[in-house]
Amino acid sequence: MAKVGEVKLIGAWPSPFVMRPRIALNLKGVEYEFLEEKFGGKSDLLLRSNPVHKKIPVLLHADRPICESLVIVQYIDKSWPSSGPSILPSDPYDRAIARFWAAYIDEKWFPSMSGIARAQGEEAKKAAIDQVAEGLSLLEDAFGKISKGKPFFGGDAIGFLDIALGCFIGWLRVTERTQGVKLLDEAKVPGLAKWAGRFCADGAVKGVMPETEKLAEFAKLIMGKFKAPPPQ
Ligand SMILES: N[C@@H](CCC(=O)N[C@@H](CS)C(=O)NCC(=O)O)C(=O)O
Repeated sequence: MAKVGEVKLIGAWPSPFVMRPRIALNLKGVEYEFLEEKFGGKSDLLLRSNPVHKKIPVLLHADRPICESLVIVQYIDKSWPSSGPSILPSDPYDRAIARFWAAYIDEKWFPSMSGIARAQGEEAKKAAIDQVAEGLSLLEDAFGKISKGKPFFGGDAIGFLDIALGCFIGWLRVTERTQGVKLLDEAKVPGLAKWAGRFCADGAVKGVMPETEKLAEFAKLIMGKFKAPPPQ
């Protein structure tokens, strides 16, 4: 088990990527200090710890930095193997499949979701929404195959892929609300819609998944900043 003060996480509450290591640390029962970055700025500690990307999250384990959310989740799984459930599947094939879908989520699906708010005009917005829905259909199919009828991608407990996708549920709900669309639609993606409810209710997630209301307020604030005219 980690010594007091040995594990620190540089992050911010609205960030889906930061939520990933927070959930992993909760699953493993590892206590950590949360070093919250201020919105719109980057601390010296962050710049020193992640000089390549300058992004959150960064895990500091005994002052050694580890960057990139999914790399951090895998590090946590390996560093505390006997505390809590295994996060990555132990079978090499299952592990490869989990990594494949996690890469799909980060490289394809999430960029299309964040593209909805940026799309200019009704046609572009509809195309962006259709792209996200198409991705969710693929993920619905993957959920059926990977979970094999169990509650999570990871089986009976939250695993790697649950964390990779589940961290975006809050922002999905904000997108549904602000754009007036249903994305996690019970009629179209019933498995994922039920999975999302189970994921958010899990003890490792509950305390770190922001309320939709609070996240929507934050979204308004950042959109306002994007729309604001440049300072003279
Ligand atoms: N691929 C990175 C993405 C991290 C990321 O985009 N973090 C955002 C916060 S949600 C950030 O630090 N943005 C600041 C910036 O882009 O300068 C990961 O998985 O950790």
